[in-house]
Amino acid sequence: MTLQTKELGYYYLDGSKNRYIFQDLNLTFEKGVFYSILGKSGSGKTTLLSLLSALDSPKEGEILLDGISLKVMGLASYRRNKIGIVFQNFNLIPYMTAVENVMVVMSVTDNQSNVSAKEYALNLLKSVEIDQTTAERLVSNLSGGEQQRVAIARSLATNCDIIIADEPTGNLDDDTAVGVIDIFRKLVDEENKCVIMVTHSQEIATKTDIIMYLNKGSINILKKKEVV
Ligand SMILES: Nc1ncnc2c1ncn2[C@@H]1O[C@H](COP(=O)(O)OP(=O)(O)OP(=O)(O)O)[C@@H](O)[C@H]1O
Repeated sequence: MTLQTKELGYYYLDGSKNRYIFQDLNLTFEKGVFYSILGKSGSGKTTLLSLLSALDSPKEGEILLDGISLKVMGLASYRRNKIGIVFQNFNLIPYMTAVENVMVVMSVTDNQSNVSAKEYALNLLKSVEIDQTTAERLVSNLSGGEQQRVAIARSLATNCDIIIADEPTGNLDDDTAVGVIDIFRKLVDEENKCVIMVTHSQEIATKTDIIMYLNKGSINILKKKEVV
């Protein structure tokens, strides 16, 4: 799996002028690598993630998954089958249990499994250290760290290679944040996932393999791991 941006550009209309957030970004994301995106407030981190998650379309250039443009693949199909998204505010459905939250995504993805949807969801929850008793509780009664782990399990329901996370530890205390990052680390190292995470924390970024600094429309890349 290779996700690439080709001469990616995005601007917002500012009065009658286009105000560029970034231009000519050529980035590559691979399986088995944990990426963090850092940058000052307003540098365009969320804009970049919204393009990578096909919640918005590029103004210039394109995004390719294994050489196929997302436009050709279809943005909805890409979102439903190729990526999982984790948000800062968890965005779980509060009146449903943890396992039901995961099953909701399973009902719209093309991911087929031999076991029942519930069993599949429980296994995903177990992989993020949510046991069955906790899985049967309403998510509104779970702690922030537990809710974010449920959200990660939900992002895995599509059986995707890519997890896109926007400030996933932003609402968590330091210890809980480390627990969530450890889960991403395990998914990268043991399950060969690609995690692309925006964070404000330099310290959290040091736990990732490749740090991308977004600054004034361009990106500086710091590799901590040789990527083949
Ligand atoms: N819908 C919009 N219309 C016009 N300008 C926008 C819009 N959305 C974002 N912007 C501007 O684009 C720039 C980049 O925003 P973005 O949210 O991507 O930054 P960010 O790096 O994620 O910031 P933060 O760390 O504060 O979340 C900001 O200057 C923002 O004000």
